[in-house]
Amino acid sequence: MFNTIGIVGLGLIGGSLGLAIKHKKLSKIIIGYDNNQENLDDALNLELIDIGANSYKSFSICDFVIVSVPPSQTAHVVIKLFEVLKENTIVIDVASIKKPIIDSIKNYIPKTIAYVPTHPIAGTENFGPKSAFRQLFDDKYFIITPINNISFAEKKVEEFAKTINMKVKYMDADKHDKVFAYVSHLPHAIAYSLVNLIRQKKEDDEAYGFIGGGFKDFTRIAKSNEKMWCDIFLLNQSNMINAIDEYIQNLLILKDAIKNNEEQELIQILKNIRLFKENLDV
Ligand SMILES: NC(=O)C1=CN([C@@H]2O[C@H](COP(=O)(O)OP(=O)(O)OC[C@H]3O[C@@H](n4cnc5c(N)ncnc54)[C@H](O)[C@@H]3O)[C@@H](O)[C@H]2O)C=CC1
Ligand SMILES: O=C(O)C(=O)Cc1ccc(O)cc1
Repeated sequence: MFNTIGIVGLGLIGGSLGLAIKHKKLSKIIIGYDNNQENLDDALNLELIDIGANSYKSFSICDFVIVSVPPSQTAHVVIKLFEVLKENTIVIDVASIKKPIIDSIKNYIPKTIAYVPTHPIAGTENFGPKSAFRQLFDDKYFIITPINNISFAEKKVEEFAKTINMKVKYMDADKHDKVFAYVSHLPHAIAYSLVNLIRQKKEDDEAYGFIGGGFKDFTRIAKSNEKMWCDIFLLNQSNMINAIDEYIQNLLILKDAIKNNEEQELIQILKNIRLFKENLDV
């Protein structure tokens, strides 16, 4: 599908893409770069990529480049790549937040290069090259938030995603950021804050360490990379504030029903939620 694929940022997503690309033989060669030398060495040793680069110049031979660095670094890296890439190269980023990154990039896109913003809805709480695995993307959604029309480059990216077993959806970037504030960013904020509450409790009383499966299920994502989540929360600031406010309102409804001993109301609220969750395919 491509002659030379480049990957900048060789952690969970970049590294897993490297493995998936190799498995599907989507490129003759994969060049990788990471500004953390240990991560670059790990990526080479784990064979996530074929060749390690020591500057962006090495990417000038690529026809497809993936930027998989933390969200706050993404626009900077994409713009740097624009300076060295050859004509007709397609660049994608995979950051979890889209609109602010697109806004930082859109005025720098050369006429001869295609930039396609994307978000694979596939991940785990782990990070770094050692956490990469080839099956990460299987049967997961791959969202494309095109800058303008869906043209040749978007179609090529769609084909790429489908080849690594992903289900492609197109979405407006603003809409993406709003929706993901609720379904991904808020759950991470809630998991972090709940674990923090238990941390505070446990400081005074060891009994708060005897924790069951519900807490474990609910808080796995509180082990996620703080740098990445700090970037996402701040870049999606206004949507996050709305989502947190609405969540607090929902929690207060439960609090009031509990406080006022409203047994029937409480059962009805919980039942409605259970029925919705049972029909929700996740
Ligand atoms: N972790 C997840 O579950 C998902 C993450 N994403 C997005 O994928 C991107 C990468 O995330 P992960 O792979 O999870 O992070 P990660 O922390 O596992 O990997 C990021 C890599 O980028 C490198 N890096 C940082 N700044 C760099 C720079 N300026 N130049 C070159 N390399 C640089 C780091 O050294 C690290 O190896 C993020 O934008 C994130 O929003 C998207 C979907 C899921
Ligand atoms: O670990 C999990 O369950 C996740 O939710 C991973 C995840 C993190 C960030 C994304 O943008 C997409 C997926």
